[in-house]
Amino acid sequence: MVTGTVTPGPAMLITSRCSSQSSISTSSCASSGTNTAPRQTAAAAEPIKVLVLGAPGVGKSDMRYTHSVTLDGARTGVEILDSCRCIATGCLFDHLRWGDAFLVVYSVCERSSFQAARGFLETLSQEKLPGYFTTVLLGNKRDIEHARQVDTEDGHELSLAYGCPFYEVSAAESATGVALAFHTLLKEARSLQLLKMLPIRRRSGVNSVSKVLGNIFGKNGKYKKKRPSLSI
Ligand SMILES: Nc1nc2c(ncn2[C@@H]2O[C@H](COP(=O)(O)OP(=O)(O)OP(=O)(O)O)[C@@H](O)[C@H]2O)c(=O)[nH]1
Repeated sequence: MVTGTVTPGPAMLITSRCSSQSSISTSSCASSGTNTAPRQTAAAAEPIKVLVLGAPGVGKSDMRYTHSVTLDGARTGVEILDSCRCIATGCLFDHLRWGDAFLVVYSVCERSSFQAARGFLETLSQEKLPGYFTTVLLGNKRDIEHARQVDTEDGHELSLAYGCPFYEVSAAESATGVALAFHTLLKEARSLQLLKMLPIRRRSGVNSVSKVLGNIFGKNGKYKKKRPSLSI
């Protein structure tokens, strides 16, 4: 079972990285920034690299997280990068290559941000497939119901079209929804990370999905499918 905790940070911890340099800073895109993010201690796995994507003003920077989570009882580093204004500065494609988990955010009060989210999902599938990556779609500002321009159903349909989980939240009202969405993203990213680490080695005797399942659930040898016989 996967257990995890995601702790909203007390301060702005979404990082910005405006070029493909290796240093991660807590600075904004405009400044050069020093590397003030907590260094990853000797963790077993690579940190999960999360890119937060969304049109300006959707509330991305209200989503703050510490840079470490516990998944499966193990501490896992997380690097979070706000796409910020990097679409304009041209770093977006570097960032897409950098990330392995993507939080695509729109505002339910702004139709154009929803279209932008659709664009990000499309770009992601063009840039990242057939590689491993994971995405969660997040509709923010659900607290401003009277100004809603995007139905919940629209968000749901979009998520189905791109095969990703979908949440509607209010980052301003409560951190819980955002934390839940983030946790979903990290769990999936961690599973993909483990999958990628598996050695690709063909072992004789285990050569089909059903055989592997049979081994796991102990059916091999106990259940023999009888083929219908036409002989009389
Ligand atoms: N009502 C409401 N306002 C929110 C919510 N989340 C963020 N905001 C507000 O929306 C405005 C924009 O939020 P930001 O976090 O600056 O948005 P951003 O996506 O980081 O914008 P850029 O930095 O321009 O990319 C701020 O005034 C936030 O306080 C929310 O859930 N509900």
